[in-house]
Amino acid sequence: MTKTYPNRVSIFEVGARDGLQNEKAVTTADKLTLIDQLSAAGLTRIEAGSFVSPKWVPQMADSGDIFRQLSKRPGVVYSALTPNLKGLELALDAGADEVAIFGAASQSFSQRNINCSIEESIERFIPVMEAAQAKQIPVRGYVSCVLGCPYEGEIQVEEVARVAEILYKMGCYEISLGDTIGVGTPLNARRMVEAVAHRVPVEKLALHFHDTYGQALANILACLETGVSVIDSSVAGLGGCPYAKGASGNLATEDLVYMLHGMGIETGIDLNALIEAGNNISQALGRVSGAKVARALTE
Ligand SMILES: CC(C)(COP(=O)([O-])OP(=O)([O-])OC[C@H]1O[C@@H](n2cnc3c(N)ncnc32)[C@H](O)[C@@H]1OP(=O)([O-])[O-])[C@@H](O)C(=O)NCCC(=O)NCCSC(=O)C[C@@](C)(O)CC(=O)[O-]
Repeated sequence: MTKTYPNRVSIFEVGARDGLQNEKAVTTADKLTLIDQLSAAGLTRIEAGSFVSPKWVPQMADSGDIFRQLSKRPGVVYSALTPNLKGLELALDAGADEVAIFGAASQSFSQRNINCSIEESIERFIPVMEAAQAKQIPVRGYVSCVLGCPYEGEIQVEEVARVAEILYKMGCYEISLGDTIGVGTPLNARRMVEAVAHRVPVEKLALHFHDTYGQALANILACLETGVSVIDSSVAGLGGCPYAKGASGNLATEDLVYMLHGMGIETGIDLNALIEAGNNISQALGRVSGAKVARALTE
């Protein structure tokens, strides 16, 4: 059976945000170096920080400094998470090009992550969307727990599709589907994307898969067959969510790029430069890179 894959995949790099939101021992200077090296490696969509409560996630408290100090490379979009109007105002003030609202398909995760129910979060996102649109700032939408929840276990695909559609209709230009704890396997990942694609055009979907169970690449391959062509990943496999116990790193960007290039799919990314960026931040964190490809190709 012949499978059809896209000619090009757009990679949305979340290492500096999702990757570092759990890391205590990383300086603002290290983050800035990482962001600069990622853009030099050819990444054009970089999530550089999040404007959330510093009491909830102190590791992201320097996001304002990051956005003010990063040297913007032409053609690169620097994005930030903004859970509410206060976050949006801080992000715009610091110079973010784009923002993201983040909801969930699980009530328990929503409550623990952003301290409100799914419906309350949607109410909270409306003014964020309106204010961003007034400033012509694109808004991305995340749906967490699309293949399972650390508190509720199995999540119904209908609920994932429902929340994704609400965010899309609200005005999100793209919906990123998060397997927050990496529990998905290829066939259920694919079924989930197909269900969401009935309500949100498949070209508006992105995949955000954590690699906790080593399934992320296989899941992505299965989902690429549905027509999705945007994938979130994290350099060196950094990451985890402070409100999702067991959520290890995201899929490593190096491993993703290696697979895509091996399939003849373009990304615009220089793999060697990316590996160097990943090795540098791993060294700053005092560990070896979590990317298998980086370990294989590093002398
Ligand atoms: C949403 C809130 C703020 C609600 O938290 P809350 O306590 O309900 O908020 P509040 O409105 O009552 O405010 C409480 C305090 O926080 C301040 N505050 C309020 N908002 C902000 C803000 N934007 N920036 C800075 N400060 C803020 C506010 O000013 C106040 O300060 P105080 O008066 O106590 O000094 C909180 O729950 C929060 O910050 N949560 C963020 C949690 C988080 O960042 N989680 C990780 C990201 S999500 C993720 O990783 C999943 C994803 C996206 O990667 C996809 C996937 O993998 O599935």
